[in-house]
Amino acid sequence: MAGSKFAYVRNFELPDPLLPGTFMVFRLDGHSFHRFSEKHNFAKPNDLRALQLMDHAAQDLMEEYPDIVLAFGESDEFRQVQVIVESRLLCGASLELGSETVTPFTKMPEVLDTTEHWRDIANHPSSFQDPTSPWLICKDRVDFDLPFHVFLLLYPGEQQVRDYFAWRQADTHINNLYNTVFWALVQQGGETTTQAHATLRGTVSKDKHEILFTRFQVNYNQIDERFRKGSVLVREEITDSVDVSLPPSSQQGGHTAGDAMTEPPRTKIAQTKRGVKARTKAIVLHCDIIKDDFWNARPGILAG
Ligand SMILES: Nc1nc2c(ncn2[C@@H]2O[C@H](COP(=O)(O)OP(=O)(O)OP(=O)(O)O)[C@@H](O)[C@H]2O)c(=O)[nH]1
Ligand SMILES: [Mg+2]
Repeated sequence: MAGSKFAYVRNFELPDPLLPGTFMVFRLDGHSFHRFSEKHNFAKPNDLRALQLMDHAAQDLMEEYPDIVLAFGESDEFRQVQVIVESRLLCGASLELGSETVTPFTKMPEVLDTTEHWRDIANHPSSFQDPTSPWLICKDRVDFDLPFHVFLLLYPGEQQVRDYFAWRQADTHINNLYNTVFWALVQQGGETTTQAHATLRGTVSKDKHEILFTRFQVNYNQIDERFRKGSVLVREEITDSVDVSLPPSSQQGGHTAGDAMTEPPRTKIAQTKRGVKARTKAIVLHCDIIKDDFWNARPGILAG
């Protein structure tokens, strides 16, 4: 076979390595999410439960993949950075990695059904009132039918990564401001969607703030930061004063069902030189990542 006249086609199997020392960004974006949100009657412009669900899935993902150092989510998308210290991955392998990464998102119903996150959200009274609620559907394990686009991007330096996330957060702000005014015009102002688009045509940010304030008594700057800034996930170390000289069963055993609610099952545990138990946990923030403060407070976040 090797010497056959067909063997030349193997020359097309070129290696396509991911560059070592680069930042790998996974971009996950719900496919045709507008249909999904219509079908399941999502609150407009922002469905809090949907956003919480995305945060939980991203958190689970960060617990599972320690290489992910930062994630940013808004609407139907999440972007996550992994630092590639050394890479021998070929294109096929990286794509495979991409689909592995998307798994927790595509398996949201199971994620919710099997962890305390489901209970958190299900405890929200409105979860059970609406028979078309996606969370109710999740719980019954009806086909969730929510595919994601997965993109893989490589950035050579920290500045590009910072700019990339700044771009996403600026976009979150622009979209959310537009959507907030748009749905206020429709839901409270009685305009049709066509009229609302026409009202907003040619307006700048200041005009939109003004419409919200004068017509609907809404101060945009007081709207939940989650909606204005998106979700930022970072890893944070939590240190307990548990003595590591205790046998493992004494340290981790004895948890009650109640403990499981407060301690995520996949939290990374490491022993420090100080003899205390150090854990890292992915936490969700709704803060500015465009200005320097976020980065100054976390020096080395992109160092892996
Ligand atoms: N009502 C409501 N809709 C949402 C919410 N989050 C996302 N969406 C919808 O999801 C869409 C996400 O934008 P896109 O990713 O550009 O649209 P898409 O339909 O997923 O299209 P593709 O990504 O190109 O497949 C928004 O335009 C909204 O229609 C939400 O919290 N509430
Ligand atoms: Mg989408």
